Amino acid sequence: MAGPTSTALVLASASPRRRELIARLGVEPVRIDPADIDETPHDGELPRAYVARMAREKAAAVDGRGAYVLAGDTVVSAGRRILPKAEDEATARECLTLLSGRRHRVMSGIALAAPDGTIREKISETVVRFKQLSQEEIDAYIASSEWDGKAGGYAIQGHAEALIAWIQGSHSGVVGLPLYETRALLKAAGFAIA
Ligand SMILES: Cc1cn([C@H]2C[C@H](O)[C@@H](COP(=O)(O)OP(=O)(O)OP(=O)(O)O)O2)c(=O)[nH]c1=O
Repeated sequence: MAGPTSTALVLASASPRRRELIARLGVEPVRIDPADIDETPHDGELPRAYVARMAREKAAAVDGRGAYVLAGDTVVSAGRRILPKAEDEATARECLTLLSGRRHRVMSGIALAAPDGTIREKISETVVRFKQLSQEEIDAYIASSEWDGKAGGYAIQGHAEALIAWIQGSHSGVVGLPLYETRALLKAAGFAIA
């Protein structure tokens, strides 16, 4: 799709990580316009379906005014359970205790609304395993505050990576915007990108 709007992108996200990651694709959003939507999971909704729906709803909620709109959503899941976004110490501690020594999944949904209103989406899935965490390690991580506002109570882009024994999938997807999938989505939708 050619035209004057084909390189203009609105980032529908309040996340500074998503802004940094999109910059690595050489894309500078014309506007940052976080979507304000209800993020409550439906009864029995599985993590994959949930992140796809969240990304789609965020992209649809923002008026691109002729530009593309990109949105994302990241969840950490253990089994069928979606872990909360840690907003306090007790929640972060519960998440780390649950994640200690076992594999979990991080799913990042991304959705792109084209200027014609068409919405495309992709999901990135990464498996992560923390080492068995001692009480001292959990205490030290809690003291760092790096868990604040993060899905599943940790941020791989900080000290937590030193506690992660193994990862399979997309590092940028865990941080919040899977670069491989994002580039592919932009290209498929006709956005001018290298
Ligand atoms: C697991 C993990 C999550 N996170 C972050 C990414 C997301 O910002 C956050 C998950 O919350 P999201 O709801 O995906 O995003 P957000 O509320 O921060 O921003 P917006 O909805 O406006 O786009 O957790 C990390 O930064 N590092 C990690 O390792």
